[in-house]
Amino acid sequence: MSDFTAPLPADAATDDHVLATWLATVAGERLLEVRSTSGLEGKELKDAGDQAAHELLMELVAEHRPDDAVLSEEALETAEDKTARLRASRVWIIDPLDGTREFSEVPREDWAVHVALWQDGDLVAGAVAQPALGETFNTGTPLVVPPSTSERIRIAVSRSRPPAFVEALAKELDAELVPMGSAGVKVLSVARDISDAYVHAGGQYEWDSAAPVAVARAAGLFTSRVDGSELKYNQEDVYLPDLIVCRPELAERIVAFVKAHGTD
Ligand SMILES: Nc1ncnc2c1ncn2[C@@H]1O[C@H](COP(=O)(O)O)[C@@H](OP(=O)(O)O)[C@H]1O
Ligand SMILES: [Mg+2]
Repeated sequence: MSDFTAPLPADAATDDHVLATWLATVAGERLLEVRSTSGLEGKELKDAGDQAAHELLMELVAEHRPDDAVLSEEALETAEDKTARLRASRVWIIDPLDGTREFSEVPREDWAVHVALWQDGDLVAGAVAQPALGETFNTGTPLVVPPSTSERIRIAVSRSRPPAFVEALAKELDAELVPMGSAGVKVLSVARDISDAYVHAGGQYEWDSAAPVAVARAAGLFTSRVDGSELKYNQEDVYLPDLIVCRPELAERIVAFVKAHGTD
């Protein structure tokens, strides 16, 4: 494929960070094109975006890493696919369009493309493109998290379905809530000093958090399940309903609050 604005870097052949970054970037370009030229709206625009980014990413991963398995939000996984994925040493975990709702609300910027690589038990590379910003955050060039510029703690939450327990947590920490779309955008908001923590429970899948968590870890942020346990990827059941991503100094208080009060 040669019709991308972002050319394929030569070292993408051997460097998974570089390939992840390029994949997320070109899928983001494709989404911007669908958004601006398809003439579609609402559900049709969401479906067209999901499909276009998914098909492109499946094709490009098959071309550039033909021996690896893929877990994508938009792929229907057969029993055979699952067996192969669980036996594979390398699995690309992909959300072709995260924040689908916000993608369809032009000109919102809070939607993303997630591309992560899991290898032998852990996330080893990842990239989160925020195409409307022209940025792809990645594990190859880790973000340097600046000191917080806010006196009050800021907690990123879903703008369409903020979990009730996060409102209680905010009260406890005297924090403010910062609503936005997309799990990737919320995770990156912590690294970019737009928020200080992203705390979620109640439902999500591995593809919603894999790439953002890889990028957050590379930037030195704390990541875990809400009970403080490890986030595990490439599991048989890919439902991964909760997570915390925060500045390391906030982790203990957030985990302690959830342990004491739960998430219901
Ligand atoms: N309770 C829930 N159950 C399942 N998925 C959820 C969820 N809450 C959030 N998500 C998923 O997490 C992503 C971010 O959601 P939000 O913007 O509300 O925080 C969305 O991904 P998609 O856009 O890829 O579907 C959404 O589907
Ligand atoms: Mg998602």
